[in-house]
Amino acid sequence: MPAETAPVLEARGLFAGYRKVPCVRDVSLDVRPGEIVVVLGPNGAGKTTTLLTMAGALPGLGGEVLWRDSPMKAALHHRVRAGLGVIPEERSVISRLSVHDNLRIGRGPIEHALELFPELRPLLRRRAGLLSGGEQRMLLTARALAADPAVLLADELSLGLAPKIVTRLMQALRGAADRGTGVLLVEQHARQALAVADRAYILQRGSLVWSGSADEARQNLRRIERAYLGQDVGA
Ligand SMILES: Nc1ncnc2c1ncn2[C@@H]1O[C@H](COP(=O)(O)OP(=O)(O)OP(=O)(O)O)[C@@H](O)[C@H]1O
Repeated sequence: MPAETAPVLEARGLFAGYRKVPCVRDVSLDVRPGEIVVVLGPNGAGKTTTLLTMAGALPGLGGEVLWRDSPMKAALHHRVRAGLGVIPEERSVISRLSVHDNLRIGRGPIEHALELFPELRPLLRRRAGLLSGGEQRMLLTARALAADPAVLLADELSLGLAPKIVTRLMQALRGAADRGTGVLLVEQHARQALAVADRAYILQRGSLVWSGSADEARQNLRRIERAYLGQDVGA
């Protein structure tokens, strides 16, 4: 992991929330090219709010978001053009369009998307709304990664999916990071995200309570799950 490179996206003392009430307080975190950073935390910790604010989809309430060291003020679509990819938590395929047409509205070449996820090739003519949850997540991930984004923000990519598909998606993120994308991944379930991540942050009730290398997090996973994630995984 190229730890010496400068962050491509950074939150500095960020306050974020809804209707001027912060539910994320004083959060500082950064993503560098070529690394996967995972933000963990229990339900309601503020992970999605942090991600949406860093994406520019929600206005910040204090602190700043920096894009390559400059305050990021442009609208979300300008940020996307500048190299920001976002996979939001809710399913955002266009159900009535085919897989092919969903890929076509992305910013990257369809062929590149299909090289990343050959599983989608036989599904190209199917309406996206008929895909399984896992296939829809593959479609969204393929579409986002085909554009070779400088930064990819992904929210709960693994939500409700079988472990095999989660592993497949995580490997695709790892591949993108190895090609230079900085990946910020929000996850409630730590294990599979940490398997591919370089660094981790833990949010609890809107504040950062832990940060470190993914190695360190993997080595202390049970303690972290019990202490911070509200998951008693047994002895
Ligand atoms: N649109 C909204 N309007 C008002 N409050 C919201 C809104 N979305 C989320 N919240 C509140 O903000 C807080 C943080 O929510 P957020 O979705 O960021 O947490 P999270 O860590 O992503 O949780 P989860 O894993 O359940 O998605 C919660 O108290 C939540 O109820």
